[in-house]
Amino acid sequence: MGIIERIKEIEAEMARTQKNKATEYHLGQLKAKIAKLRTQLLEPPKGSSAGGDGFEVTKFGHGRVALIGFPSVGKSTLLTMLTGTHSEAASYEFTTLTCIPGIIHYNDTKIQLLDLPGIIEGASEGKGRGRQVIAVAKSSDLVLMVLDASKSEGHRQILTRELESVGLRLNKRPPQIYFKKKKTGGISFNSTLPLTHVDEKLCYQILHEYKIHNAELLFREDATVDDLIDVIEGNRKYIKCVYVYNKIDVIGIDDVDKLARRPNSVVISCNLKLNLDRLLSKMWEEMGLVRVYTKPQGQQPDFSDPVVLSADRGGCTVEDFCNHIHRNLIKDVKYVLVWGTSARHYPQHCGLGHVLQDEDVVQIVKKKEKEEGGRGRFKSHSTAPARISDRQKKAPLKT
Ligand SMILES: Nc1nc2c(ncn2[C@@H]2O[C@H](COP(=O)(O)OP(=O)(O)OP(=O)(O)O)[C@@H](O)[C@H]2O)c(=O)[nH]1
Ligand SMILES: [K+]
Ligand SMILES: [Mg+2]
Repeated sequence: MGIIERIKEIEAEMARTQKNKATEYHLGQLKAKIAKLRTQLLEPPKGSSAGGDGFEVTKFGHGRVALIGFPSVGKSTLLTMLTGTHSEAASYEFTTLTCIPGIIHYNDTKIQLLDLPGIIEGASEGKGRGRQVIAVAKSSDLVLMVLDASKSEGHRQILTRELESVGLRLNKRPPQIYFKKKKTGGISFNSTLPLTHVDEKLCYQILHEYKIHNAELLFREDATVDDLIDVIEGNRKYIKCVYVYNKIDVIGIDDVDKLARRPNSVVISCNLKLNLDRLLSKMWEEMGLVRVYTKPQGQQPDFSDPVVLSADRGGCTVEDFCNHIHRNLIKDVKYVLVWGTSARHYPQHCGLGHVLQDEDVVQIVKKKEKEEGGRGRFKSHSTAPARISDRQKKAPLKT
């Protein structure tokens, strides 16, 4: 029997089993069995090269966003509108057969947007080009799940399930469970709060299913069996997702209103060019990019050329900023001066661990410069960069 058939069989058994206290352990075990099989399914078949069919697009820019959705929801139309790169759009399904990259220029950053073939139910098991599409989704910093506003809400659930079954977790943070395999000593089980979804016996059983007999397990939140399995599997990818309801030109205003109020959702119409600005600003918000401007001593910063940092990709500390400029810079840095929302006062002297925020201005003071600079340095530093005025003065200063 193939892996997919075995998953189906276990799913059928789970569906037959009544959920109650007595069956809880058994159901937990079945969930772990499915998770193990799904992980097996993700391993590339022997002899095949990963990617290699036009899907491997080189990463470019400060972040990557993938368009995921059913066929003909308007993904290609949207790519063309937002990036100017033409991607064939038509009324028939599966118009797009490969991955087509475009670039969005936004807030002086470049964001790579990827158009992809439509996916359907069963994609995660290899239907259509589902597996390749999902692999691209996994490599991105944000998923835009494009939905047809006039179609059933079920599509969103189907797609979420497809993505979840290959280890993607949308708009979730990793479970607060500390888990470490050990060589000896049995299982140590602890929690910092009362647990309502799992108990010690259930956790032992799940670990047993994974043939883990020595480990440290500490629950820092009231997690579920699924959370525990995610932590043990260790290969989950936590990605933000914005739900984009396209084609609102064909539905009534009341329905538009309902969709627009859903969490993490933006309603648009490519045909009428409606709300695309809102989509871009939402995308920007969710990506959490941090633009930092370098101010040479005695000069204004170049506000068109930021260093772009991200908490998810490499971090946002002064140290990350320095490493971004040059690998060897860090050893010469004495401290930095910071203007902007992360600073308590302008300019603030900050060390390497200081966390920068979007639109901060940074001046690096090098070790030898200080020796040469003497008294003069405060005078030149105190000239605040011109652009600080508007947005940053409005932003609340941290105390
Ligand atoms: N009414 C309406 N139609 C739209 C809108 N956006 C796109 N369409 C139409 O929807 C159809 C499908 O658009 P595509 O951009 O090819 O959709 P896709 O998601 O890329 O489709 P596949 O590549 O086949 O998965 C086309 O006929 C578009 O003209 C919109 O905002 N309103
Ligand atoms: K299409
Ligand atoms: Mg398309």
